[in-house]
Amino acid sequence: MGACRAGTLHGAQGGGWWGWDPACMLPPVALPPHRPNSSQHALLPSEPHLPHRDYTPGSGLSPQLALGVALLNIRIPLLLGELVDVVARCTRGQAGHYLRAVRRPALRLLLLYCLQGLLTFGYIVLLARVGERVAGSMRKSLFASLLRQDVAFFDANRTGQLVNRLTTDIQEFKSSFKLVISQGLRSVTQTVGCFASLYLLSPKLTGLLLVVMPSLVGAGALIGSVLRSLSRQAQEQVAKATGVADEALGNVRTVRAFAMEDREVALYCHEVDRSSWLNEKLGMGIAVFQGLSNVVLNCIVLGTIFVGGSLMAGEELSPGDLMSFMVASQTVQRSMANISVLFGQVVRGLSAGARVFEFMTLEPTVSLTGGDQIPSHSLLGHICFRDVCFSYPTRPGCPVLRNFSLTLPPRKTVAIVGESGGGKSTVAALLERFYEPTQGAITLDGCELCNLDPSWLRGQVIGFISQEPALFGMSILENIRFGKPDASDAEVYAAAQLANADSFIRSFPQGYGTIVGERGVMLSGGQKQRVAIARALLKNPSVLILDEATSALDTESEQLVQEALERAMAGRTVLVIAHRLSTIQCADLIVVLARGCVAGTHAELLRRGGLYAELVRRQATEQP
Ligand SMILES: Nc1ncnc2c1ncn2[C@@H]1O[C@H](COP(=O)(O)OP(=O)(O)OP(=O)(O)O)[C@@H](O)[C@H]1O
Repeated sequence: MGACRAGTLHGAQGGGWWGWDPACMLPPVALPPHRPNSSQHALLPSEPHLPHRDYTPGSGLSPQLALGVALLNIRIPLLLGELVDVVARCTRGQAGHYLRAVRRPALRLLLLYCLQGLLTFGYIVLLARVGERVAGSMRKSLFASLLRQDVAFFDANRTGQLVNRLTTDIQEFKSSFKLVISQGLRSVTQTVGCFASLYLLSPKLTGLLLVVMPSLVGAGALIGSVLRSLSRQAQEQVAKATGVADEALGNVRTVRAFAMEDREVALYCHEVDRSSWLNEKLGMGIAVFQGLSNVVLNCIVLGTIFVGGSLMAGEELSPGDLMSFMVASQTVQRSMANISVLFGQVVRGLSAGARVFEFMTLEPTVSLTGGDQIPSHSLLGHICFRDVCFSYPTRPGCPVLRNFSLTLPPRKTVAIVGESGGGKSTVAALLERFYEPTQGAITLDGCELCNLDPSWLRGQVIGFISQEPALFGMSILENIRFGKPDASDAEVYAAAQLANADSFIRSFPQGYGTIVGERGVMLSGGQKQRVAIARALLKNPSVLILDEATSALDTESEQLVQEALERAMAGRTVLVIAHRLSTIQCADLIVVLARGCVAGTHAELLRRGGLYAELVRRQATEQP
C-alpha cells in the first residue's frame, strides 16, 4: 500500500507512475468494535457450514480484461500516429476532404478509447470482487483455524499479533494479489509490446531511449522505494498512536483510578505529533519527486522531439510516427516503473501470505471434535488423576505437577487448596483438556480423557465457573444461552433462577434483553458471576469446576453467589479451587497441594496440622 500512498497520478491509460492503481485503493479492513447484536448473533452457528462462495461468475475474466487493456495500450499509439499523418496530409492542401479523411481513423481511435475504458472498468470491478472474496475466505479460514488451536498456542502468541494476521497481513496479501493481476500482467505486456512498436517505428530513436530510460526509471524506483519506506513508517506511527488511544480507552477505569488522564493525553499527543512529522516529511518527498519527474518526463519529450525532428527532416520519420513514438515511449516508462514497484509489493505480499498460511494450516494437538468415544450410559462423574506429570508447553523445563494422583468420587465435592502458584488451576485446566498431561492419565468413569470427544466433554459434561467470568457484549439471555444455543427461553429462566440471577435480571428495564456491555462491564461482579453460573448450569453438566468462583466478591455478593453455587453443586461431581477456606469446609474431601498432596476432610486436616492448618490459622487472623 505504500506504493499507493507515494504514487502520483500520471497518464490516463488505466495506470500511472510508481504503481498507483485505482484497483489497489480499497479501504483498509477494520475489525468491528462490538460483537454482532442479537439478531446477527443468531446466525453465527450456521455460518461456518456455509459453502464458501467462490469467485463471482465471470470474476476469473479479470486477467484477460487486464491483458486486453494492455494490448489496446500498445495499439492506440500507432493509431494515433496514423491519425496525425492523415491530419498532416489534409492541412497540406486537402482541407476540403478533411472531415472525410479524418473520420475513419478518428472514429476507430474513439472506439478503442471507449473499449479501453470499458475493459478498465470491467477488470477493476471484477478484480475488486475477486480480491474481496479471496481476502474474505482467507479471513474466515484463518479465524476458524485460530479458534481451533490449543490453549497453549494462545499462551505463546499475543492476541494483537493474531489480530494483525487477520487484518494487516491479509490486506497486504490481497493488495499484492490484485496488483500482480492489474499491473503486473498489463505492465509486462505493455513494455514488451510497446518496445516492439518503438523499434518498428524508429530503431535509432529506440536505441537512444534504451540508453536513457532504464537509468531514469531506476533512479525513480529508488526514490519511490525511499518514499514507500517513509510511508510505511508513517503508517506504523499512526498505528502506534492508535494503539496508545486504544489501550487508554480500553482501560479507562484504571486510568481514572490512577488520575492518569493527562499523562495518557500527553503520550497520545507525542505519538500523533511524530506521525504528523513523518507525514509532512513524506509530503515533502512526494512534492520533490513529482516536481523532478515532471521535469524529467518533459525533457524526454523534448529530447524525442529534438532527435525525432531531425529524423523527420531526413524523411526517416513521419509526424505520425513521431507522435506514436512519443505516446508509446510514455507507456513504456509507466510500465517499467510499475514493474519495479510491483517487485517490492510482491515480496511483501508473499511474506504476508506466508504468515497467514502458517496459521491457517496449523493443526492443533487436541482437536475440537473427534475422539473415539462418547459413553452411551449415563455418566457417574467419577474422575481419577493417575500419576499425572505436567509442565506448560511454553515452559517445558518447569514441572507444575509431579506424579499427581487424585480421585473425585461421583457426585462428591473435592476442594483443592494450597499456596499461590502450586498448580490448583492447572489441575482444572487438565480436566477441561485445555492441555495434555506430559505423563500419567486422567479418566472419567474409567475412560481416558484423551479417548473422549473433546467437544462432548466440554460442551455437555463439564461446567466451568471461574473467578473472573468472561461475558460477551450481548444480551443476558444470549450470554446464558452461549453454551447451549438451542435452549428454550424457559430453560434459560430456570437456569437463572437456580443461579440466583432471575430476580436481578428482571429488575432491569430490558430484563433478559439487557445488553451487558463489553466483557459484561455493565454488571456488578456478583451479577456477572451469577449469569456465568446460569450459563454453566444450562447445559446441566455432570462435572462442575469452580475456580475461586467467589474470591473476588464482597460478603453480600459472595453469600448470594455461594447460595447459587451450593444449589448448582447438588448431585454433581464438583472440583472446587478455593482461596477462602471458609467456603470449602463442608467439602467431602480437601486436597492440599504443595510439593506432593495431602487429602482429608476439614477436621482431619486440622487435626493433622501442616500447611492446611497453617492456612486456616492465617486466614482466621486476617479476618476482621
Ligand atoms: N499458561 C501458562 N503458561 C506457563 N506457565 C503457567 C501458565 N499458567 C500457569 N503457569 C505457571 O504454572 C504454575 C501453577 O499455576 P496455577 O495457576 O495452576 O497455580 P494456582 O495454584 O492456581 O495459583 P493461584 O492460587 O495463585 O491462582 C505457576 O508457576 C504459574 O506461573
